[in-house]
Amino acid sequence: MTDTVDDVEMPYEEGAPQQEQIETLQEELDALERENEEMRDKLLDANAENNKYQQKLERLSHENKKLKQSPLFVATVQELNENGAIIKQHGNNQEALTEVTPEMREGLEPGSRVAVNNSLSVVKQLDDEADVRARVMQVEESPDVGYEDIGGLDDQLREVRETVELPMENPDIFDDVGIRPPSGVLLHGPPGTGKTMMAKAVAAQTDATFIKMAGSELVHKFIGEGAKLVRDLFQVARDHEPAVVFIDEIDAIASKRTDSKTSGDAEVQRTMMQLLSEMDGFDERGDIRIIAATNRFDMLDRAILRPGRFDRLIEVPKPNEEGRELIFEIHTRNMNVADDVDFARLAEETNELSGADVKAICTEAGMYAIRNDRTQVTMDDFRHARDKLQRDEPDGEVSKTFA
Ligand SMILES: Nc1ncnc2c1ncn2[C@@H]1O[C@H](COP(=O)(O)OP(=O)(O)OP(=O)(O)O)[C@@H](O)[C@H]1O
Repeated sequence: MTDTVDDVEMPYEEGAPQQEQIETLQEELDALERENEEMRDKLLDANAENNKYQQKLERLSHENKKLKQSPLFVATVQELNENGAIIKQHGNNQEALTEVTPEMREGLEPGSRVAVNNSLSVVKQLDDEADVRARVMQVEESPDVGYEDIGGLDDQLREVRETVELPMENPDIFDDVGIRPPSGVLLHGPPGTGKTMMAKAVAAQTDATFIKMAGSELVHKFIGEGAKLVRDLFQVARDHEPAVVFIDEIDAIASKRTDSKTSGDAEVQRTMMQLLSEMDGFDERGDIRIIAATNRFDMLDRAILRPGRFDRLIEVPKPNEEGRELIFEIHTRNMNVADDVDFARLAEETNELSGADVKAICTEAGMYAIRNDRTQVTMDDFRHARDKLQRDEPDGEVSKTFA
């Protein structure tokens, strides 16, 4: 394609004087250089543009691949033989023989939990079921919290006791009157206000096992796992009767239905359905009471608030001034507090703070005393602690960091 020098047509007339030839050639050369410069700029621009599109393409292909990836199901290996592995899917209990790669096979044994794809090929090995359960469930025989440890929630406590404690301690009274005790209690209110404490205290009072599960932990990536954990939760409760089942952050599995149809949402729905069906079988459940908690009451799906489910709603607000004073007193019971400490004043000066914030202030005040080589905690220490916590969390949500 490139022209050889011989092919190039000269821009001057044959026989023109040499000086004229040189000048014409020079002009031509300048023009070509300018053109070359322009072309190079254009090329650079085009390259940059190309790069941009290339990156966009990569991003989109990645997204596309992610979207196309089918959801994974959870299964348990039943048997390993020369043909592969026999697995049983959770949820539908279907058994299947599937091939496994030699590398994958190494870590597998009967009982291993695995994630399989749509065509039932083993994609990865999962943590042990017991490990998942331990992570998700906290089981405490008679927790060490009493009603006297809770400040400023008298009305709420009365209601919790009436709905949870009374049916456990005196079930006949409900038979005599001819009413069913409320099945589930839902505590709702801002974080760090004592919802978990109340559930623990009522379990302790009734000598029941406290079984806590966090809704957010139930929302797993694997199909069937959330629902199975809910079933397990109620099985553990049956094994430990009497028991108080406490489901924290219930909004994670019981939010209003969204319009999106992603597999994640469908899995959350399945988990919630399992919870509802466990709750609907409440009559046969004996001595198990259910308490749930949420900071996002507005988000809840109304289905869980139908009669026979969480039909007792108890609002647990931030404490008022009197409540804060009581909470200061509770959390300083074992502290060496100087005479100048005035809890009523501190309560006045800690508007809008939660019980968990008040507790954090007490601990931090103790740290001030230690840093200053003192064993007694003074009013100044408390004020310093309050200022520090409010500085660190200017929106007032101190509890997240310090509780
Ligand atoms: N009313 C209260 N009386 C005494 N202590 C409280 C009170 N509220 C909160 N606390 C202190 O704060 C800590 C955290 O409270 P708790 O876990 O019960 O809050 P919660 O409402 O369940 O919060 P979250 O919604 O964040 O789970 C408690 O262990 C306790 O020390």
